[in-house]
Amino acid sequence: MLGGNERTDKLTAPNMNSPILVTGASQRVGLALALELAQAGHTVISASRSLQPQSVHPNIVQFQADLCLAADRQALIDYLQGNYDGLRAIIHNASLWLDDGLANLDTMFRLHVEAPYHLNLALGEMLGKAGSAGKADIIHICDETSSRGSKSHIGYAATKAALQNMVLSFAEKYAPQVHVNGILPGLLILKEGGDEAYRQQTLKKALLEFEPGAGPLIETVKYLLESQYSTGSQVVINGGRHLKNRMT
Ligand SMILES: NC(=O)C1=CN([C@@H]2O[C@H](COP(=O)(O)OP(=O)(O)OC[C@H]3O[C@@H](n4cnc5c(N)ncnc54)[C@H](OP(=O)(O)O)[C@@H]3O)[C@@H](O)[C@H]2O)C=CC1
Ligand SMILES: Nc1nc2c(c(=O)[nH]1)N=C([C@H](O)[C@@H](O)CO)CN2
Repeated sequence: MLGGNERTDKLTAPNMNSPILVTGASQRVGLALALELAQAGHTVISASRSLQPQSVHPNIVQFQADLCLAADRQALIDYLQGNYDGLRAIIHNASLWLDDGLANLDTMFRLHVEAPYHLNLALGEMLGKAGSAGKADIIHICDETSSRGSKSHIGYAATKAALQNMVLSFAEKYAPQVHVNGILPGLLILKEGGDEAYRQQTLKKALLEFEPGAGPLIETVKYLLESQYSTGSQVVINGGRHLKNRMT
C-alpha cells in the first residue's frame, strides 16, 4: 500500500507511454489545457479537425479527426492502440455550441454523446494499463446548463446533459481503476466577435462578474487527475450563476 507523498507522486508522475488524450485541443480552452499538461511532462494526444500549423509543444502529438465520424474515431483508436502501452486519461473537451435545429442537434449528439461513448468503450482496456500512475481518469467537459437547461440552446444543453449522465454510468462501469468525473463550467471564454452589450449581459449572469478564461477548468482537471477519492462527481465552476437573481 503506497503511503503519503509517494502515492501522490506516483499518481501525478507523467508516464510517457501512457499519454493523455484531449479532444478539441486546437484552440481556446482545450489548447490551453493541452499546453499545461504538456508543460507538466505528460504526452498529450490532441484530436481535432484542424491542426496547429506547427506543433505548439514537443509533448503534444496532433491527430486530425472529425469525431462526429465513426471512421475517424476508429482511426484514432487504432493509432493509440498501435503506438502506446496505455492511456493515463481521456478528457472529452471537443464541442460545438450550435444554435437549435435538427441538423445541429444531430451534429452535437454525435460530438457530445456518440464520440465520448464510443471512445470510452473502445479505450477502457488501455485506461486500465495506465502504468505507474496507479489509476486512470476520464473527464467529461459538460456545461452548467446540462442540469438547468437553456431556452436559447436547447439541443446543446440536452446533449451536454447526456454527456453528464454518462459520467455516472462509466464511473460505475470502470471503478476502481478508472475514475470518471464531469466538469460543469459556466462562462469561461466568450466567443470572439461578440459585442460589448452581450459581454456585459453575460458577465452579469453570475455573482462573480468576470470572464475567467481557461484557468478554472485547468485547475479542476489537475485536481481530478491527482484525486484518489473522486469518481462519479460533477464539479461546477460557474461563478455562482445558479444563485444570481433567485426569486427569494
Ligand atoms: N467557452 C465557454 O465559456 C464555455 C465552454 N464550455 C465547454 O468547455 C469546452 C471548451 O470550450 P471552448 O474552448 O470555448 O470550445 P471551442 O468551441 O472554442 O472549441 C471546441 C474545440 O472542439 C473541437 N471540435 C469541434 N468540432 C469537432 C469535431 N467534429 N471533431 C473534433 N473536434 C472538434 C474544435 O476544434 P476543430 O474545429 O479544429 O475541430 C475546438 O478545438 C467545451 O466542451 C465547451 O462546451 C462550457 C461552458 C462555457
Ligand atoms: N463548444 C463551446 N461551448 C460553449 C461555448 C463555446 O464558445 N464553445 N461558449 C459558451 C458561452 O460562453 C456561455 O457559457 C456563456 O454565454 C457555452 N458553451
